[in-house]
Amino acid sequence: MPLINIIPGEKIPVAPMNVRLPAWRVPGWLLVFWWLARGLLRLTVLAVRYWWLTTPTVLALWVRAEFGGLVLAGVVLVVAAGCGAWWRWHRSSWLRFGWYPIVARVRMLFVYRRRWASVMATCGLATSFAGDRYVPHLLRVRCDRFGDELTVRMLPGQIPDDWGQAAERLAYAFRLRTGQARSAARADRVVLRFVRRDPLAGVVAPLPVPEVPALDGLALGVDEDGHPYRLRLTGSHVLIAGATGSGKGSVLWSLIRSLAGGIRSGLVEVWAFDPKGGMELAAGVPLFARFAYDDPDSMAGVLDDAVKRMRLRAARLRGVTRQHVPTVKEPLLVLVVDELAALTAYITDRKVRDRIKESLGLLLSQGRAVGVHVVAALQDPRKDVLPFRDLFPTRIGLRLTEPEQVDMVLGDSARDRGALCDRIPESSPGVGFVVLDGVREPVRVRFAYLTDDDIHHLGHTHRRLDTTSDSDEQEAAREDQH
Ligand SMILES: Nc1ncnc2c1ncn2[C@@H]1O[C@H](COP(=O)(O)OP(=O)(O)OP(=O)(O)O)[C@@H](O)[C@H]1O
Repeated sequence: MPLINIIPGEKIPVAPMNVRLPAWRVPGWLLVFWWLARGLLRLTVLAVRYWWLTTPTVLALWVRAEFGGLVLAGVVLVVAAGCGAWWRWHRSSWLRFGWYPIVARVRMLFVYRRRWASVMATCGLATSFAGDRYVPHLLRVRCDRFGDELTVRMLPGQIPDDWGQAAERLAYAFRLRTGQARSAARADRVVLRFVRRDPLAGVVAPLPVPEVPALDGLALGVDEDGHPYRLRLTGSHVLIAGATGSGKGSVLWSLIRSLAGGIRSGLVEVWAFDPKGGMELAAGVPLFARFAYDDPDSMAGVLDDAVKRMRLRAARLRGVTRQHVPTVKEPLLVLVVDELAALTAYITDRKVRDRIKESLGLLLSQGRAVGVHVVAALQDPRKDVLPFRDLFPTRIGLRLTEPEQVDMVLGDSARDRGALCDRIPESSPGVGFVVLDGVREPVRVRFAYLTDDDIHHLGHTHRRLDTTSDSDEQEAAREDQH
């Protein structure tokens, strides 16, 4: 018998009442039976969930067992021929109802489900509560030619912006490059879009010129679904920002082209300002009613004229209508400015600069309802131009050099909502994000590209027909001056 007993640990105080629990002895066969039953249930659930995989497998095994391998090969051939015939006969329905649903299921299983929990944890979208881990639930995957769309049930406390911030990280985690998040119809869900192949990789040829410009939807390029992208000019001004070589010219020219039918018929007047010496816009001179490019003073004068016309028109329309409808006598006036900062920031003469700023402010704040619109390109989104930003209901961000510039130009949180202008590669000029006032999600677009020849040709075919007789308004403005 030992002399001293050393017992590690703390002494358990003696309780006033001691209860002895009965010890259950579970027999081994019951445990095995329990495990087997549980495993079987899980297998059944999996077999039902992945019916699209298990049903053909079971059928194939049954055909082989009943009729032999040759019959099975024949059945496979018939099914393959049926799919081939469907593809040839009606490709779009085959892709929509046959091919992409299969691709979506395979990708859901082998790409997304396989890594879901770990990716959620590493991207900071999983959480733990009271010792348990919670992961957002992947509900559905849809595939199309260019990407995958995932519908996810968020965890309580998450909002679509959280997913927007993580979207790019998620895309890379699933071995893709671009990701965007947008809100879904139901408040507890978010839709993620990952791009597998850039639908906007190819150059977009100039779009057809309509006889009468559709001011509610000018076709300027294509969106990610391959549909023509239509921009509403009625009631709006357009700001286009992009680094040098990002394709600002292609947006301006696509817009002028979409208006060309109206320019020829006299429904639209374009006044062009090219403060960088006329390099960008000079090729389209026959299309413009006014073209100012040389000294700041003359540009300020043309802007003053625009303000005068706007005021006369406003006085005439006051109490008659709330939205101007363009006519040949009173055409839509579109002021196209190639470099806004050159008008508002770089001019050294302070008086002229202030005059220009004042006119621009008036045109931007009062022009929309009376059919006077400003379309301005901007290379350098600096503070000097910022006061004007909010007066542009339509903002287009092409490639920008720094992430901070995105929100500076497009508005707060635009980058979190998916406008990754700083990630647009230099090899994709003309690609940009369109942000509209009151619309949450930016739209990614590639604008049509007009070569110099296209512009010359446009100037030739759609030049202003009657350049000698001025509109009634011009005459009135002149009388007003005298
Ligand atoms: N929509 C487009 N599609 C394809 N290529 C384009 C497109 N837009 C522009 N490019 C190409 O990119 C080049 C630069 O375009 P552009 O001069 O319009 O850019 P920018 O933003 O106006 O530059 P800068 O500020 O220097 O004038 C063009 O010469 C053309 O080759």
